[in-house]
Amino acid sequence: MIYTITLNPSIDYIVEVHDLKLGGLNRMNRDLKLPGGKGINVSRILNQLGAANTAIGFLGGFTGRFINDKLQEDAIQTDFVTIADDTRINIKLKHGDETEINGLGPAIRTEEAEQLLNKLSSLQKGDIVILSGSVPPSLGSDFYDRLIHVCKQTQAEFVIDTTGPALMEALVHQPLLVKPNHHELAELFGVTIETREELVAYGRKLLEAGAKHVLISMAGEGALFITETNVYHATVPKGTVKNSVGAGDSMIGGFVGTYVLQGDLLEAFRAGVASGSATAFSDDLATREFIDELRNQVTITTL
Ligand SMILES: Nc1ncnc2c1ncn2[C@@H]1O[C@H](COP(=O)(O)OP(=O)(O)OP(=O)(O)O)[C@@H](O)[C@H]1O
Ligand SMILES: O=P(O)(O)OC[C@@]1(O)O[C@H](CO)[C@@H](O)[C@@H]1O
Repeated sequence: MIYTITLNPSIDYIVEVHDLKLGGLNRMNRDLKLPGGKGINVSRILNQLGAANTAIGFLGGFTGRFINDKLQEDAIQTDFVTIADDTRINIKLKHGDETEINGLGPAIRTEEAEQLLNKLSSLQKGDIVILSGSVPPSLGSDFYDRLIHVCKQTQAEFVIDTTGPALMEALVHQPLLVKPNHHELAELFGVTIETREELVAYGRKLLEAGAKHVLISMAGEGALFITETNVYHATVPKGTVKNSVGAGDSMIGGFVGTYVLQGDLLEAFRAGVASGSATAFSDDLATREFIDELRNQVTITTL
């Protein structure tokens, strides 16, 4: 079974304003409320692909109920801890450009955090746990460490999509997959990366530090996949970008879902890229039909 863990879910409130005036009254041209948070996005893509999964994390208040209802409507299996505080609302402002204003996240009580850790004690060998997104400040910065510890104890594999020190510290525990984008990879090592060769070299450092597989996304400029023995490059499909929110999560969902369903790493890479692009070219996250349509527009070469 695949489990996605979203410690800090959100309602993504997508607001379109054509001619934004800071300091003035603006009227929306369009708005949309979506269940969000990185792990939840991964679950929604896994669900599109028909990969059985359970979305776990913390949900509370009217915002939490909205998210839960939306996931139920899509028949996504959930097992969230109900918290006393309200789940956050993240604003995604489209004004020609995309400006994001993400909430810090709710207060999580100690007993609520313990409930989540207890849920994971039934993990078993063969399970894959996807840890994605920010950690609400009240949980403490070591919470991913605690979750990884449970994964190791139960012999479940884990995928981690985070940045900075939390990602570096996770590597020693041998994540099945990490997926920095090219900017995050450069920041991680405090360097400027100019060439593909440099990207590969820094990607390999993540493998050397413990990651089993490394995906490096470069938005519209392709993606790299690094394994112990090979380095692959994928082209991305061409299209009009409508929304980049969730493209990275879709890539992880497409990769892990296809890996579990087909057991083939290159098909997983192809599906990951197709899923990321299908989301980038959609208002909401990608649909199965669109992902399938884009799969054969992805060309993979061995470097
Ligand atoms: N302009 C684009 N054209 C085609 N595909 C895109 C574009 N932007 C993103 N994608 C697709 O989405 C994948 C992930 O994109 P990106 O590198 O922006 O990840 P990210 O920074 O983690 O995303 P996010 O915006 O969700 O944080 C890419 O590998 C690609 O498949
Ligand atoms: O604040 P975090 O947890 O880092 O990111 C949260 C978020 O921006 O990530 C998703 C897109 O990847 C959105 O659904 C959500 O609003």
